[in-house]
Amino acid sequence: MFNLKVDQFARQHQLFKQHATILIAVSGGPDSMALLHYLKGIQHHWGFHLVALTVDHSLRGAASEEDVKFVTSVCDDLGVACESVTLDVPSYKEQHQVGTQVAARHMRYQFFAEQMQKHQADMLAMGHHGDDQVETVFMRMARGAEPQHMKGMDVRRPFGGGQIIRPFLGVTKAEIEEYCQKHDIHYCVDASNASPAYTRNAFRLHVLPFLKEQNRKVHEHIQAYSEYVSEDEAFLKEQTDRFFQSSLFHKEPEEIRFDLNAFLAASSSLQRRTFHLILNYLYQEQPDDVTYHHWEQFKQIMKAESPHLSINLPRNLMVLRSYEQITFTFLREDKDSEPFHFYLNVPGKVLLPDGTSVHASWDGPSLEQNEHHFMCDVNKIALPLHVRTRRAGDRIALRGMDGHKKIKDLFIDHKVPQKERDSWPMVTDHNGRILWVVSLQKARLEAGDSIDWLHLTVKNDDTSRRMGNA
Ligand SMILES: Nc1ncnc2c1ncn2[C@@H]1O[C@H](COP(=O)(O)OP(=O)(O)OP(=O)(O)O)[C@@H](O)[C@H]1O
Repeated sequence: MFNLKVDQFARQHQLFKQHATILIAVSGGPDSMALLHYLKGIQHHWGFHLVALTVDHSLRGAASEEDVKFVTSVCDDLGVACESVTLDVPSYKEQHQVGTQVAARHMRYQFFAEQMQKHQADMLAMGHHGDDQVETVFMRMARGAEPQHMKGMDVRRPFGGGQIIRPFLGVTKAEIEEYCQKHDIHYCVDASNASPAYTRNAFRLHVLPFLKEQNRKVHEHIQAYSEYVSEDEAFLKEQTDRFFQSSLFHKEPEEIRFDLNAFLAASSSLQRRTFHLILNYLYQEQPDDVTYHHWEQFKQIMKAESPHLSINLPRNLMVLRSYEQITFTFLREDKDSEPFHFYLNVPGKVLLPDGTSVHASWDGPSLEQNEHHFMCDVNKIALPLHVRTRRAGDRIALRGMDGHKKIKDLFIDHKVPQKERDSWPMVTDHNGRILWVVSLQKARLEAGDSIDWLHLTVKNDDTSRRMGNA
């Protein structure tokens, strides 16, 4: 039954070919020992050339050395060549400042790739099974939101000039154990597999039993789901690539611009995928610090009524909307001194190019009367507000003295360096009256008896020159 199932799965996915050289990754655990025996069993029929690969990660002291010896001796008995290696994972981990699992995986796959070259191998067979696949998919679902990251492990994928294949994805752990028992296959037990300290083990111990209780064929369903997601994603990726290559997108190494209406004419699925493609392009890698919250923020600025909005993405990437133009661009030092002009809704906020933000609300901290906070009677001003840099001839009405003061003189009084003056934010009302030169000067406004108070606050999570010096 076991053989039949695996044969059928392999046929369905065209995993094997006549006279292939197949490397088998054997840890000594039940899955890979079963895989070794299974492939040995069909070797003659297919004319395979088999070589086992086994790795001691130097992580479990004498136990992992014993595992390697055990695998080597079983291979000897079966007449299968075996390549073993001892990898210094602890040193690699220290040197590259990565976790144990990441270091072990990286070094193991590097060794596998070298062996693929050395043996001019067609395939590397791995012992992952259907239960591993269920754990993988649920772990990925818990971790992120993008469908393309939620598929499970590939049944086959390119690797080291050949392919990685996983013939056991159609069977369960229990079926493998039964197979081992029936054929008297011995194996090593790795105690760390039972520790719930590892995320995967926690899913294995808590999530898997529940799912199996609901449906004992869950592994088949998840395997099919994973393959369907792969197919759908391949199709959508092709569409997205084509859209992204179109003349709509003006691409420079550190900047992408496009017309908002043309972008909105595409389906939302295409829009979301293109958003990620833009980020891959600009970051030059798949970013792992961008989440679906960023996409939601981007959607908001696309749909907002205000034509001037911006959002900050990780690593100094900024998205600016100015009327119908969207620009993704990195903030650079010299960009700090460029002029800007944003609308500020109440409640609402604008993110400024230097990373500070101006927040507007109806119920601010009225007691907090400091230079980072501004409060005024809303009946005395015209909404919406604007946040912008200075313009020639700008003046502000001052408290305690008649008349107005030139913004230029204000900067001189406060010893604001020349290079910061063109990027200093000020808040005006819709009639152009300057209300607040942020953190420097508040306007004198007529007293009112309103109960509608508008609060403005400037904030920065990082240390800002503007908040620090003012
Ligand atoms: N030390 C190792 N040496 C060779 N191959 C390994 C090693 N560790 C893992 N592999 C390969 O990766 C697959 C999945 O590894 P995983 O850690 O999930 O399983 P395992 O605990 O090593 O036990 P098993 O051999 O039963 O799969 C194994 O089936 C095997 O093909």
